[in-house]
Amino acid sequence: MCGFPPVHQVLGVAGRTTIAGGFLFSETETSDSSDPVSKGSLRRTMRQQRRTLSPQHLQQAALALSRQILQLSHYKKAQRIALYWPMQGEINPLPLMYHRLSRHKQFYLPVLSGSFAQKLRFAPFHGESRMRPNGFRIPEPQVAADLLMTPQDLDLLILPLVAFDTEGYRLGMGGGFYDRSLASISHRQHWQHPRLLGVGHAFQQLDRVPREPWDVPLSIICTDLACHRIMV
Ligand SMILES: Nc1nc2c(c(=O)[nH]1)N(C=O)[C@@H](CNc1ccc(C(=O)N[C@@H](CCC(=O)O)C(=O)O)cc1)CN2
Ligand SMILES: Nc1ncnc2c1ncn2[C@@H]1O[C@H](COP(=O)(O)OP(=O)(O)OP(=O)(O)O)[C@@H](O)[C@H]1O
Repeated sequence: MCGFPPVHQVLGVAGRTTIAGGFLFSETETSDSSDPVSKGSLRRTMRQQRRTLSPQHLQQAALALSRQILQLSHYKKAQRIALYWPMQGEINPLPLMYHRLSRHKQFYLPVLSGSFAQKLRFAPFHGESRMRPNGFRIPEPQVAADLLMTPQDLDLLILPLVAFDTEGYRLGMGGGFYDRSLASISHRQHWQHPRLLGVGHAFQQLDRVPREPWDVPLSIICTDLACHRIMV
């Protein structure tokens, strides 16, 4: 496993939750749709808040998130599902892999190494995968190039959120990786593959996230408290 904590440690066990979130933002930070300074400061504030969550809170939130997602028909139907390796207080989606409903599903993690034009590819991932750090020091599976999937190959793509709103707009880490990777399929009508499920802590919900022309809206958002289907 190349010095990374084993998956069961990343997963952790249920603990007592001590923080519920609830964070205030000024009008200018939430309503300005194009000012990059505003978007940047919003991202910093939300990331900072996320980093303060205790390990116990993160464990509890991870299990609560799994319970929400396991009820979704899109999850039950999906065979090929992309997760992500959580970092810096991101809500942890990995416990999903160990539920009995997931027994016949194939999971993937995003990889930057070996991807093209700053677009994500997705590598098969299981508890025994050999891992290596990417340029952001996020562990990714080390697999042959011919095993890498594009987003279109997947049924469900679970994305980490820095912030989100109930219309399906999201703020990510700011690399544009997910938006670039989805750009070529976002214009399609009757878009079925992959479904986009954004996940985050409940406190990451804002009234309105700044929007950009390239943003690809999510179809569902789940937090530790609830799932929201986005109406289009
Ligand atoms: N867990 C996880 N994996 C993911 C993403 C993510 O948001 N979360 N990504 C979603 O796109 C992609 C990676 N995108 C990323 C973009 C920026 C940074 C980041 O930490 N930037 C630091 C600078 C780090 C450095 O240069 O060393 C920063 O902005 O402070 C990390 C990942 C693919 N994998
Ligand atoms: N479809 C695209 N084509 C070209 N560049 C893009 C595209 N989507 C995003 N980008 C670039 O990525 C940069 C970051 O985009 P944005 O601020 O929306 O990131 P983000 O959605 O928070 O990050 P991520 O998608 O990695 O979670 C933008 O400045 C833009 O230049």
